[in-house]
Amino acid sequence: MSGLLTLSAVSVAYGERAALDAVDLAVAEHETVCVLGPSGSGKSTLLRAVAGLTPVDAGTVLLDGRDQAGVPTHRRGVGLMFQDHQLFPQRDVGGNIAFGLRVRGVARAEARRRVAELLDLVGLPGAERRAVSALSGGEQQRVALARALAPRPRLLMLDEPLGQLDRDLRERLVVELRQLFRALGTTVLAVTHDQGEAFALADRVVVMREGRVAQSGTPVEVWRRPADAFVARFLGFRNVAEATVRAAEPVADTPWGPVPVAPGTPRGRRRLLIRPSGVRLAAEGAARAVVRGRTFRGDHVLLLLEPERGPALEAACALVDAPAEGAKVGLAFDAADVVTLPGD
Ligand SMILES: Nc1ncnc2c1ncn2[C@@H]1O[C@H](COP(=O)(O)OP(=O)(O)OP(=O)(O)O)[C@@H](O)[C@H]1O
Repeated sequence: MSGLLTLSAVSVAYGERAALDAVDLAVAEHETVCVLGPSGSGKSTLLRAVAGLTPVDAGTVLLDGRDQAGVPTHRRGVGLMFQDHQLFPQRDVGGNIAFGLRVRGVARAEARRRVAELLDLVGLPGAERRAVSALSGGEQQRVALARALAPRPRLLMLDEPLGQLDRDLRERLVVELRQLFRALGTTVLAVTHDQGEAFALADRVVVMREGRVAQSGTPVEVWRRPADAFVARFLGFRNVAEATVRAAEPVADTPWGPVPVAPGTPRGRRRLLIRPSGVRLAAEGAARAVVRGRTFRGDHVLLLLEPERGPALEAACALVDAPAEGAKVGLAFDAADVVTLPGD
């Protein structure tokens, strides 16, 4: 795979405020990269900088090895599907998809053929003459996607592509999108604040924090080994606390009491993430807690526990074993589900 997009030390500031702060990022050809992060972390600014919609204050954006400084958006060969990119209400579906083709001087017959092909691809065969006002939210999203794909962009950029849709539809579309991008070999840079969407869509995820890249890796890598407490909390893990790893044995002292860690973990001040699956209910546990809440998650229950000492803990528990709210339980921790994170 060769690098299609390379950002080196890209910075963008709005007044005093850095929206992007020396960001390095590479996207290989045929790769789908999802940028994740809380609101205001710079995700949209990143896309806009790549598209040439926002000027870059420092650093370089290379597409196919060529510096894009001074290259206008319409000459960058990128396709955009933004949250606020509405379809043209006065044009029908075919007219919307053909728009970019006509602007580029593609002949009418060729454009018609291409529109039909794209409608097949996005699962709306024969919808050319339908009015966009008569489409559901999901159908509109598919048309917007077909419109972005029509000029065969070398890089497709999506900003919260499924943001407006309800959860069921999003989950379905995300699977379809992934299959579609695979089949077409499209290179994709997408932005979302929804981690489920990012993890389902991406070959690689990039987590942003305050204009910087906090972590980049495959979904599995990031999920298994969050780089720090910020990423862990952003992924929804609650069981994160200060800890001191002992010198003589693989144990960390935490607000919840001693917790086993992997042998060889360097001693000293750290933070610890205990996955919910690493908090076990045990009759004889050293720590004790009261069950304060239960959330059903399909094949297991997520328990919210109030320990005798330390902050609230989440524990994953098999459906049949789930204790009732108010029950008193003993706790034990599994080193295999404990991740040591850098201290402050
Ligand atoms: N046109 C602008 N003028 C001034 N400040 C801006 C402008 N656009 C963005 N910002 C600021 O830059 C920072 C990054 O914004 P950006 O929109 O890139 O974040 P984001 O991660 O995409 O957020 P969201 O998930 O809410 O869309 C924020 O602090 C934002 O307030």
